Amino acid sequence: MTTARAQGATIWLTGLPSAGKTTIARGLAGRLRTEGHRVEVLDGDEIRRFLSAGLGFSREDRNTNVQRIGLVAEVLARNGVLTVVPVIAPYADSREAVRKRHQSSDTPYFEVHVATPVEVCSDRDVKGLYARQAAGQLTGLTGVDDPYEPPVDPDLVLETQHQTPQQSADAVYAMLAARGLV
Ligand SMILES: Nc1ncnc2c1ncn2[C@@H]1O[C@H](COP(=O)(O)OS(=O)(=O)O)[C@@H](OP(=O)(O)O)[C@H]1O
Ligand SMILES: Nc1ncnc2c1ncn2[C@@H]1O[C@H](COP(=O)(O)OP(=O)(O)O)[C@@H](O)[C@H]1O
Repeated sequence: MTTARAQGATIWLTGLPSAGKTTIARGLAGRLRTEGHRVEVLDGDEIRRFLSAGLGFSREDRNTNVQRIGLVAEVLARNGVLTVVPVIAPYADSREAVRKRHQSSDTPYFEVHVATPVEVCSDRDVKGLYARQAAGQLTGLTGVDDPYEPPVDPDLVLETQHQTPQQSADAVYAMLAARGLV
C-alpha cells in the first residue's frame, strides 16, 4: 500500500543583507508549522558554521555555498518538506543552477526577491555590516562594494520598506496557496 506524501517545495529568499530574508523566513515557517506542514529553514549563518565552514565571500565561495544549500533544499523539498532558504545568493547563474536542479526532479521551486533598497538595508543594518564597511573594516559587502545581480524573473518581489514583516510573510504564503501547496 502506498501512502500519500505531502508536496514539498523550495522557497528561496534572495536579497541584500538586512533586506528581511531571515525575518520573513521565520514568520512564514511559523505559520506553516502551525498549520501542520513539514518545514525546514536553511539558515545562511548556521550553514556557514557547519556545511559551508571555511568558505568566505569570494564569488567562487559564494557559488559553492549556494550550490550546497541548493542540493540540501532540493533533497528536502523532493521528500515533502517546505524548505525556506533565506540566503543572499547574489549571482544569477548560481541561482539558475539551483532552479535547474529542482526542475530536473520536478520539484517546485520559488525564487522570492526580497527587494529592499540598499539605503533601507543600510539604515536597518541588523548585524552592523554596513557600518563596518563604511568604516573601512570590511570589504566585499554585497550590494555596496560587491555584486548583487537582481533576479530578472522572480516568482515574487517583496518591497519590505512598504510592508510589515507579517505582510511580507503573508505574501509568500499567498503565492504558495495560489499554487496549491498549502
Ligand atoms: N561581505 C559580506 N557580504 C555579504 N554578507 C556577509 C558578508 N560578510 C558577512 N556576511 C554575513 O553572511 C551572511 C551571508 O551569507 P549567505 O550564505 O547568505 O551569503 S551568500 O549567498 O553565500 O553570498 C549575511 O547574512 P544576512 O545579513 O542574513 O544576509 C551576512 O550577515
Ligand atoms: N516587511 C518586512 N519584512 C522583513 N523584515 C522587515 C520588514 N520590515 C522591517 N523589517 C525589519 O528588517 C530587519 C531585517 O533583518 P533580517 O531579517 O535579519 O534580514 P536579512 O536576513 O535579509 O539579513 C528586521 O529587523 C525586521 O524587523
